[in-house]
Parts: sequence; C-alpha cells; structure tokens
Amino acid sequence: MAIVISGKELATLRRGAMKEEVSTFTEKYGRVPHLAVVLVGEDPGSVSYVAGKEKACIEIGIKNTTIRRPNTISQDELLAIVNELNQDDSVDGILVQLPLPKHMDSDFIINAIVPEKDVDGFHPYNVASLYLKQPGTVSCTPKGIMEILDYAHIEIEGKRAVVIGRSNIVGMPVSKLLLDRNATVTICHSRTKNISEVTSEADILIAAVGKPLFVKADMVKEGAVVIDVGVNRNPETGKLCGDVDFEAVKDKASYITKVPGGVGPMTITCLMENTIECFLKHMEEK
Ligand SMILES: Nc1nc2c(c(=O)[nH]1)N[C@@H](CN(C=O)c1ccc(C(=O)N[C@@H](CCC(=O)O)C(=O)O)cc1)CN2
Repeated sequence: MAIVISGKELATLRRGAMKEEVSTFTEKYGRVPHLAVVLVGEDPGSVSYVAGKEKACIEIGIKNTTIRRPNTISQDELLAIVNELNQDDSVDGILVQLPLPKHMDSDFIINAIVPEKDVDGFHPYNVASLYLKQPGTVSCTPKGIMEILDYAHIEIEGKRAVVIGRSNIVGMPVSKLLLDRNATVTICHSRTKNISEVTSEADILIAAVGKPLFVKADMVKEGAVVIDVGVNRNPETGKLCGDVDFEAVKDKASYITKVPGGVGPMTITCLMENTIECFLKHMEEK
C-alpha cells in the first residue's frame, strides 16, 4: 500500500506558520494583508470554495472582503469592481472566482487585474514570469503540488514526470515547475495516442484531466508517485472523487494523494501564501 501524502496535514502546518508570521505584521507594517474575492453567481462549488477561502483568511489573520454579485451582472459592472479594487491601496490581493457566467470573457476580466494584486497568478504577466523564470506569482494549485512533493521528500531531478491535462490553471504551469526542477516532463491530453503506455513510464504522475477515476492501475508504473488534482463527482455514488481510481492504484504506487484531503487544501493554502507575498511586496514599495 502506498504512503498517502496528506495535503490537509501539510495545509494545517503551513497555515499555523502563516498565522504566526501575520501576527507580527500590525506592529511591523501597521496592518495585516487584505484579500478581496469576487464571486459572481451561486455555483455550489464556487460558493463552497469561496467559503473555504474566507475560513482560511480568518484562521491565519488575513483580512478578507468577499464581493458577491448575481450572475445577471454585466461584464462592464464586473470590470468596474475589479478596477476599483485595483485602485484601492488597502487591498493587496484580488481574486475573481472561476468559472464566470457564460456571458463573460474570463480572460478579459483576469487581464484587468493589476499583476501585482493577482494572487491567482493567472494574469499573462505572471504566467510569462513563470515561463521566463522571473519573479511573479505562481498559481495556487501547481504551487501546492510542488509543496506536496517536497513535503514528502520526493526526488524530482532526473525523474520522468507525466502530466495528464494541459490546462492553463494546472497542467501547463505544473509541467513548467517540474521542468524547472530538472524532471523530464511529458504532457498528455485528449489526443494523446496510447495514453497508458505514456503514463506507465512516469516516476511522477500528475492527474489533472477532470475525469472521475480516469487513472487505473494499468496506467501506473510500479512504485510511481501519483498526485491527484481532480475534484469530480463519482457518477455512480455522487460522492467527491479524483481523477485517479484510488482503490485500484494505491497498491501499485509508492506515494499517492487522495481526494478529498490532497491537493485541494493546498490550493487554498497557497492562495494565502500568495496573498502574504503580494502584501509584503506592496509594503516594500511604500
Ligand atoms: N480564481 C480561481 N478559481 C478557481 C480556482 C482557483 O485556483 N482560482 N481553482 C478551482 C476551485 N478551487 C479554488 O478556487 C478549489 C477547488 C478545490 C478545493 C478543495 O479544497 N477541495 C477539497 C474538497 C472540497 C469539497 O469537499 O468539495 C479537497 O480536494 O480536499 C479548494 C479550492 C476552480 N476555480
């Protein structure tokens, strides 16, 4: 049976350390970091993730403002909110919860956030910084995956890493982060032929495909490290599940993450880290 790496446990440790750090800020800087979250509509997943973000802020001592709007809001009205937050000197981080309603262009809204307040690391400036190895904000889920690998002391250099999924939010940035740590990286996607042959070569397998229980035992090399990024509903049970068939894969992998309790809690924890980083840069500029 593989060792289960608990993202939840790591998140608790990191949040404890951040709480201590933030408790020194009022004396040093006169205030604590301030994260503004914009939630449009009432998608149940988004409502629950935003609640998780509010809870994490309270736990760590970060100030949080959540701006809620119905999904009938126009793109111009949302843009006006983002612009106001950009100009508000008391705000260090801005996050627009995704997905946005269909009548909105998410890229247009994300691009409107000033890069120095883009705690999600989704703005083209921050994306480019990652690819050019320049200072910038790294997006939360890929950052959390790397922190999980380091927490479990997984060697990355020289290993074959296979990432299933090429999204801008997870697949592409985590591939770059693994490459920067000298892994040999392959990205699989919906048009990859003989995908099991490719994934079976992975020492480190990252599943970010968005398909419930997609990764089966025959897709995994004996002793591989398997990181599950999926947050899906099991079509049969309706329960939360990942992209990896945990029960089938757990006896083949050496290390594995679970859903829930794996990558998810580290996404929110890295958001808190990014908010503190943006705050500290903001304070340095003053
Ligand atoms: N602006 C953003 N929007 C979205 C992001 C993002 O990083 N920025 N990522 C996802 C949703 N997400 C955060 O927003 C997120 C997803 C899952 C979890 C999480 O903790 N999952 C738990 C299970 C939670 C549950 O019970 O439903 C787990 O895996 O243990 C946190 C954050 C899309 N939108």
